Amino acid sequence: MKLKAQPYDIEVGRYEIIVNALDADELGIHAGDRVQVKNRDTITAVVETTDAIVPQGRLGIYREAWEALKAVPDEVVDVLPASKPSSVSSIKKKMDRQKLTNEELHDIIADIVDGNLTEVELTAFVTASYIYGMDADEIEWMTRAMVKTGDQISFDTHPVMDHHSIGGVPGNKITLCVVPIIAAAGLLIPKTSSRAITGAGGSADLMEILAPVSFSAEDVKKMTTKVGGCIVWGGATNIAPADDKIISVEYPLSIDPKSQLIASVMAKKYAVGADTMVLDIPMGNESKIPTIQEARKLARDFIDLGDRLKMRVECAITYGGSPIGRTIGGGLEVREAMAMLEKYEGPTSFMEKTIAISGMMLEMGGVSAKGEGQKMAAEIVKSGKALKKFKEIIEVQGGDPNVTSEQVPVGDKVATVLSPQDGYVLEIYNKRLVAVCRIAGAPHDKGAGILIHKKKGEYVKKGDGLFTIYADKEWKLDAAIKESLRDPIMFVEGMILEKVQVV
Ligand SMILES: O=P(O)(O)OC[C@H]1O[C@H](OP(=O)(O)O)[C@H](O)[C@@H]1O
Ligand SMILES: Nc1ccnc(=O)[nH]1
Repeated sequence: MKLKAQPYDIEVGRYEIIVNALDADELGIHAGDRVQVKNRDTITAVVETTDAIVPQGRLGIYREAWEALKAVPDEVVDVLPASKPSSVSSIKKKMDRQKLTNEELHDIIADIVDGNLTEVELTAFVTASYIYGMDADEIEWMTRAMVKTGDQISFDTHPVMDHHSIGGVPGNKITLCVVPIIAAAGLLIPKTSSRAITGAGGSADLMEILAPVSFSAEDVKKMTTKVGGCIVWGGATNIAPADDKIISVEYPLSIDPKSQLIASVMAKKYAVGADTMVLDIPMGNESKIPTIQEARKLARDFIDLGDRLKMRVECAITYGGSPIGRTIGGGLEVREAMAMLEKYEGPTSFMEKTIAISGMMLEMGGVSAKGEGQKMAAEIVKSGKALKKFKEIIEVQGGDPNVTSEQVPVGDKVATVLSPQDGYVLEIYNKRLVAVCRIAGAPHDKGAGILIHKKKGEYVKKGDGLFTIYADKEWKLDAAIKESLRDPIMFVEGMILEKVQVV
């Protein structure tokens, strides 16, 4: 069918066109189908249909497709129905609970990277993986495909260290301290992080408050060679580029299927040439891994995949039942992390975890004797070497190395929620805490988050502050307060959670 081209200068992340419903009927196509669009070039594009926006006889063409066709307004193009990519059948195969082959997984990942799948198809893949899982072969193939479809770097010096958390525990800002500790010990650590997935701020979101985090793979290599380490956003590097696209559909659903989680982490590590890593598995109620049995199983899965990729992996199963430290979200977390490097002080949960994981890495990296790693890590912080290294990392990434923890901005709209009675804090609900932070603006608004005044087991008096919500915008603060009152974040002994009464 011949239609007149009309540009829609909107970026949609894939080749996409919009066609009037009457023309779509005649072509026998529906929204989500594919068509071939031909002028001097030919592309395959995803179809959107409309009753009104595009009149009959015309073809709306979004930015990416417009640029690929080098089209001019009103030129006549040929539109023909086309079949869906074969990876859509492979996704259906996973929905039918079947094992995928190496080639099928490679094609799915390549189509994700090239923008050949619609959001519905990508979501179906992630959801099917969430429900039915993948075996060790599938996870290895998917990891390798994620590596192959992006850039890779390697270093001349070894070991190349890495650390990663599977996430799922609020306030887990330890990366900001672990990386400088390891680099200050003379080891290489090219750290790529993702942004928040199920939480209120991923390490990439936090580091971005201090310095840019979007770099090419080559930049990651240069910066690491120069100062020993960096903390960058994996999504910008073209390192495992499928990862961020997969995360884009996981984030709204707040899910992180185990197969994708393992591949997401390991592909990023493998692609930067890391050969020695410690994986943090926060375990506990309301975290990604609720039981010790599941945590051990996941640890084995990571170690096995490490073996297949010839990487040395050790796992730390950590307590994820309550937030790490007292801050959740953006600037608040950065302040807590920097204060630890500046003064070697902070909440025990945060200090101990940072030092323990750093200690494991120093021992694995061969710069500390067995059993001495933690002492060495603490020494590196106390002596100011970790802070100095962190400033070098901030500087090499283009941030201001002179910034201090107190200068890091936090939201100026604040509200403190008070305890309704005397008693001990018996529970902090991680998911509600994250939900309130997100409503307050995190991770987008860097000043948004929560400062916890009383943690699990601490005694409060009626009227004492339980936690303070920070926001950059008044209306977001109001919404966050409402949410925190509707569905309490903390449970103080003797509190009534809900009254169910006959009226
Ligand atoms: O949002 P949730 O799912 O909690 O976790 C995601 C976070 O966990 C990992 O942390 P790190 O980079 O190892 O510090 C990721 O990179 C990301 O920053
Ligand atoms: N799915 C993921 C969880 C944690 N970190 C990641 O990079 N990816």
